[in-house]
Amino acid sequence: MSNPQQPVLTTLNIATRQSPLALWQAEHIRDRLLTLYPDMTINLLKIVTKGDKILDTPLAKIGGKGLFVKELEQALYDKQADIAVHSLKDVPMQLPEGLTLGVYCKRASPTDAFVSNTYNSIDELPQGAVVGTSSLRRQCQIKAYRPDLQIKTLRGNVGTRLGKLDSGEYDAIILATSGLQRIELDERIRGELDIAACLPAVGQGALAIECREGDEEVLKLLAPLNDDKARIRLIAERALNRHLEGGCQVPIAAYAVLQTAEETSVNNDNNGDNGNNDSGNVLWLRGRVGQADGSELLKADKRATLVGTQAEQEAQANQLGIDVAEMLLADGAGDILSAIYQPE
Ligand SMILES: NCc1[nH]cc(CCC(=O)O)c1CC(=O)O
Repeated sequence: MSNPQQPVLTTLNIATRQSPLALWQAEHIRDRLLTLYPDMTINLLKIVTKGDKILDTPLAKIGGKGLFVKELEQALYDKQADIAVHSLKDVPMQLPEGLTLGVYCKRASPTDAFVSNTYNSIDELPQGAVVGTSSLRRQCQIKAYRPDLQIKTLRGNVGTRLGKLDSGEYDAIILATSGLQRIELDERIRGELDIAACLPAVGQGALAIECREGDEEVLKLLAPLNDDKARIRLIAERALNRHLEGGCQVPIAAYAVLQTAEETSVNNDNNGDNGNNDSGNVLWLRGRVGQADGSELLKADKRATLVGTQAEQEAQANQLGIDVAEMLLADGAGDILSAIYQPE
């Protein structure tokens, strides 16, 4: 309940991780808010998360969801912070009680980037070359495409990973295009993986802002940063992942685009948002689940024509995510995923 006697918000505290990418993201949101509200005081509360501390273990093995967000969420509960800025990709599908994603920002590039000091693309890699990634999603799709390649674990923040490439431990590494672009390391990108060859992670390339549910003052303040079209696409992808009971460290890929009716007949791979407000009414969602060794890669996709208000279209997007997840489950995704969750 907002109390008319209360002063309007003059200070906002943003919880963020401390990696250069996380700081860029938090500063980006701070700067956008300052453009809208020049008189506001906005502080960054820098927090170290469990995922930042455990650097020697593949994430899928550490277990537990929300490794990169839990401590930030605690700061929201404690009211040390009013909002937390996240890469949506790192945000668990089920939010803890009392917290909400108040904003889905307009999406940057969703693709994965091929980074190497020697080769220009996966196709150029010699037989048996070593590729660095700890993402099971990247691993299963790369192995399905090129079974001869060796996948070697690669953890740490983006700078650490590039350092390991430069020290010669890998022939190439795979990173999110958007992450490299944000911290101005895009000159390291030798090429972007084709979306159809390596379908992105749920939410890849999008920033999201988490805040307390019912914190109307903060929600109102944030509203201009929200992108309705991105929101519809991201809700579909997250619903797919949620229905598969996946987190962000699983071999699940999902990518949704809004198309015009004409585009649906030619099946083209655009950047996902045709930018036209009236006609992008068909939501196309693709999903994949794979075995880490690439021996099996399940694929499913479906389109839905969205109608009605934004809230109604979001509900339809959510249902599309569930439908595509059901298609994957019918093909055996449940067995693949439960094997991943089994401790060794
Ligand atoms: N897993 C860590 C992480 N979380 C978000 C990004 C990149 C930015 C994004 O996807 O929005 C990255 C790095 C990467 O995957 O290369």
